[in-house]
Amino acid sequence: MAPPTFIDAEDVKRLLTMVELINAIENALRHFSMKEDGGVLQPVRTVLPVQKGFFGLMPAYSEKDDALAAKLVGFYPENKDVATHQAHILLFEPSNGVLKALIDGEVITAMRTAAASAVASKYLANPKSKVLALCGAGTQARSHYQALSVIFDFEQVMIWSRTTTSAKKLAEEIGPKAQVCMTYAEATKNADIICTMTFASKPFLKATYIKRGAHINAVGACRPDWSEIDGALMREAIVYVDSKEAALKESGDVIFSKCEVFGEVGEVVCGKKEAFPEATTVFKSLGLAIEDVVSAKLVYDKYIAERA
Ligand SMILES: NC(=O)C1=CN([C@@H]2O[C@H](COP(=O)(O)OP(=O)(O)OC[C@H]3O[C@@H](n4cnc5c(N)ncnc54)[C@H](O)[C@@H]3O)[C@@H](O)[C@H]2O)C=CC1
Ligand SMILES: O=C(O)C1=NCCCC1
Repeated sequence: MAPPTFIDAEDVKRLLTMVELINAIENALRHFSMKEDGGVLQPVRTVLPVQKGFFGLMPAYSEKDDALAAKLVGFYPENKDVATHQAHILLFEPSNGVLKALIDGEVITAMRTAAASAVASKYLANPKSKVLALCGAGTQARSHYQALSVIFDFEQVMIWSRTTTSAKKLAEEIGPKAQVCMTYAEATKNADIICTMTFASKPFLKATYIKRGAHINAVGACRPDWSEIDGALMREAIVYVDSKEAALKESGDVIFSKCEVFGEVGEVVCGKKEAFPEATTVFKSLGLAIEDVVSAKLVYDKYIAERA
């Protein structure tokens, strides 16, 4: 039997394009929210608190994609010399359980999370959105700028980060439309789309800091005792999630605020739930294993095709 293929971060970067990934993630979110008809099997992930970080086990199967995989992801907010997220994806042959590949998961985690926010924003934000606010200037901020720029034609990108140096670095990469902000309120006040992508454990984004009708992709705060978004804002906005079951177990933003969860983004994609582009909306993202499964399958199929 052939040994499993190893696909590293450089190959993932080379093989995966944001345009095709956004399409794949839109389908994955739709299949996930179709329940039995979607052919997705995915438990809420198991997360172990380990020393200064967390270790997540994320398996899923997609019948429609004929894909079975598990991501193992460590997230260590205090990491300095190595990335805060360490991720690996094991891709299996669904018919017999044989391990086909071990694939770098860091790049996939960065890209598929941003692709999910791009899908949510495509349905929930004002299609003429011109001002993007990035709160946080790390890996997710970079990939979110890239993914959202596939859908929207931004004129201004406002960046706030706890460390101004990282905001300045990102602004230089983005170019003249980027502006470094000293406070999060300055970054968010005129934004059409706001992405919160920090390791904050206490809420910082309040209703008074945003304009009516803004869409928020709330990407950080993936622990039940962490929040990025103020409770009043969560209750005022129309809140969508990737998985209702996961949000009620894992999201401090949802749990603390006791907000109503209006629906899953996948339910909007398949027409079961309405979108309100004029209203203030929040997409509370936690990250789904099925997003990793379809991304890993895309990468693997291309890698094998190159060598055929
Ligand atoms: N929803 C999802 O699917 C996923 C969510 N995430 C989450 O997104 C967030 C960002 O991830 P990455 O960009 O990969 O991390 P990163 O380590 O590259 O960047 C983190 C950013 O948060 C800032 N930060 C750190 N502690 C902070 C605090 N206490 N208050 C305010 N800002 C703080 C840092 O200065 C930096 O700008 C994390 O919370 C991460 O766990 C990450 C992957 C997937
Ligand atoms: O979905 C993921 O992958 C992650 N979600 C929350 C933070 C760690 C990684």
